[in-house]
Order: sequence, then C-alpha cells, then structure tokens
Amino acid sequence: MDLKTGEEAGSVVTGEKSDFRVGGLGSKVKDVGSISNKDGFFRADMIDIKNIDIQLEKHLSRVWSRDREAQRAKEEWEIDLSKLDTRNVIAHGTYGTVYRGVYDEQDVAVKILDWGEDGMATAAETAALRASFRQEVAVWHKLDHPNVTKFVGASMGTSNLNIPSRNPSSDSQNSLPSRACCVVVEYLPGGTLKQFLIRNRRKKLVFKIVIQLALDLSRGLSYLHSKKIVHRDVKTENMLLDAHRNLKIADFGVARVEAQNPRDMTGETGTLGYMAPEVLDGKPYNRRCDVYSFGICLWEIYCCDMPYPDLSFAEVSSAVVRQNLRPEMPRCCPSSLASIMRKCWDANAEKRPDMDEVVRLLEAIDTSKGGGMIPEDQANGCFCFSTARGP
Ligand SMILES: Nc1ncnc2c1ncn2[C@@H]1O[C@H](COP(=O)(O)OP(=O)(O)OP(=O)(O)O)[C@@H](O)[C@H]1O
Repeated sequence: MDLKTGEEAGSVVTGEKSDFRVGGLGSKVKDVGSISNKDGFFRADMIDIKNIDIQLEKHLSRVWSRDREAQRAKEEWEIDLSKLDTRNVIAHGTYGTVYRGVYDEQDVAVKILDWGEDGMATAAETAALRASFRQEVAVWHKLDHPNVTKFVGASMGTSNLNIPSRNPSSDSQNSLPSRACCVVVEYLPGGTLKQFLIRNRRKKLVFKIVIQLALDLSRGLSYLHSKKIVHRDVKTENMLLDAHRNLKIADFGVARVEAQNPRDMTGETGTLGYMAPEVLDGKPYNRRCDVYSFGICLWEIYCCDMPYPDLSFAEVSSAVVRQNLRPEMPRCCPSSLASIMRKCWDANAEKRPDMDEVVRLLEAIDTSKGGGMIPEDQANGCFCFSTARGP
C-alpha cells in the first residue's frame, strides 16, 4: 500500500466523497511529523499498517452504506431533514422522544424513534422494526381526514437532523443513533384527550361537547376503517386536540392494514382497560376491536373518569373476558348514548356496529335541550353528578 500524506492519501483511499484522512487516524500513525521525509512520504516501518487497514475497512463500509442509502430511490413520504427546524422536547414516549419544530413554515411535532439500535436490539429485530415503520408511514402519508393527525413526512435516518442540545458545547448529533427513524406530523397544541378529561373531572363536560368529541373520534375511526386500517390502540391518551378542541387520532405505533385472513391478526396489542375480550384472549380479531375500545372511550368522555379505578391489570383482563366486566353506567346517562356504549362493547365482536353506523347514531342524538343531562332521580344520586354538569 502506497501511503502518502495529507490530502493525497485521503483521495487515494476513499474517493472524492470521503472525509477519510491518514491524519484523521491520529494515534495509529506514530508521530506523523517526525517520520515523513522532505518529499512528504512516510517511513513504512513506522506505520501501524494493520490498524490502518482495519480503520480503512470500517470507514469504507460506513461510506458505502451511506451512499447506498443516498442512492436508494426516495420514497414519496421522505422529507429533507435539513429543512426541519427542531426545537424543544415535548415528551418522552415509549420508543423515543417527541420534539416541537417547524417544517416548511408549518408547526410540527417530530417523533424520533430509537429502537435501541446502538446496543439493546439485535440487528434482525432492528431490521424488522425498520421494515414495519416503512410500511406504516407509507400508509399513513396517504391519509387525509380532519380527525386524523396530518402526516407531514418521515425519514429512515437522522444524519441531517439538527436537534438542539441540552449542553450547547457538546455535539448534539452525538446523542442520536444515525439510523433512528423519525416521523413528522402536524403539531396539536391542545394536549391529549385524557389530559382534557382529567382537567374536567369534577365539573364533567356539557353534553354538546361530549357528543362533539365522540363524533370526532367515531368519524376518524370510520375513515381509518374505510381504508382498511385497524388502529389497535384506541384510547384517550392517543387522541390529541387542536387549538379549537377538534379531536385527532394520533399514534399509529401499532396500527395495521387489516389482514385479509383474520387468523393473521392476533396478539395482545393495545392498552388493557380498552382491549376487547377477543384481543385479551389471544383470539383472532379485526376492526371491531377498535369499536370496543371506542365504547370505553365514549364512557370515559361522558364520565370524565377512569373505567376500573380499583382493579389491577390482571383482575381487569380476567373479569372482562370471563365475567363480562364493563364500566359502570351512570344512572343519568341518556339512554341513546348508553345504548351506543353497550352495543360497542358487546362481548360478541360480530354484534358490534360498524364505526359508520356509530357516527349515524351519534349524529341522531339531540343536544339542543341538554340531551337529557338532568338525572330523573337526582335524590338517589348518580356518581357523575356530584356537582352540576358542565363548565
Ligand atoms: N402531533 C403532536 N402534537 C403535539 N403533541 C404531540 C404530538 N404527538 C405527540 N405529542 C405529545 O407527545 C406525547 C408522546 O407521544 P407519543 O405518540 O410518543 O406517545 P406514546 O403514547 O408514549 O407513544 P407510544 O404509544 O408509541 O408509546 C403525547 O402524549 C403528546 O403529549
């Protein structure tokens, strides 16, 4: 190997795109200054050739994989991360961090998914996660509905992404695995539906708002189902509100395009209190598992409360499957609404209505006169009416 100094050596070994330099290997070349002669050549006996070869091999494989990634045809949904201005951290989710940012002058939320590439997950696991991420965003980017969080774009790497560092003197890129995936969606400033319900726990919501939120959620789900997408994790934490209290379905972490063969869709996915009995029981399921979870959300929206506050995870799952446990229906709940909840959480998935039918049933509810919000027999008490309902 004819090793030369500085720029010359760099261009010989790596080609024009590379930033590889003999000098860059630093400690591997013993005292470069003192071993080069006046013509600029190194003394071969002073150079740790074996180490340089190893470094070179590693470097070339990095460059080639970067080139392969760059040459790969860009997907429609891939965005130019250099145009993304990422700001403060909003939240830490299970698989990564959510940042607020600006893309093309639009307020966005940026979710960086770190699947433990740098240690925890095996290469095969990471490859599988990346493949399913690719499938999910390909589906999500085609969706367009006022009750589904708008997808802006995604990226299979983070090499051009600038994340503000907590320590300004350190290189912020250092903390990001370069192959972490990132998804950019519209920013929704109203927080999660869960947070909104908790804020209204004491006063409860006026009936009009209950129905508006329920309609938003049912329309969003009906749209997803029309595209053959099963969300599989419908819960109030996964619904976000915009500045005008419009509800938008978020978090497509486990959403799936519905399998042609229902037997292909099994496995415990979702969040316990919202999971349909067939999902809890490991049986095959379909879009009707979202209808069940919607029924639980509807109860939660009406009551601004938690469905099973005193039961453990194990107790809930066994009682839902074996004893047909469901949230306690408040006496004041208008029968039109209570009947929708009961239909949606029927143990028999086939008896549950389709989401478009739920939309029709909700649209038919009259909210102009308070919708029967005054309990007929208040003296006997109703747990959701300890105070007058509404703000
Ligand atoms: N588009 C958005 N606009 C505003 N805030 C958002 C947006 N998306 C997520 N967030 C905030 O970030 C939090 C975490 O979001 P994320 O989807 O990662 O949650 P998670 O439910 O923990 O994720 P996962 O279900 O994948 O574990 C949300 O609870 C919400 O507060």
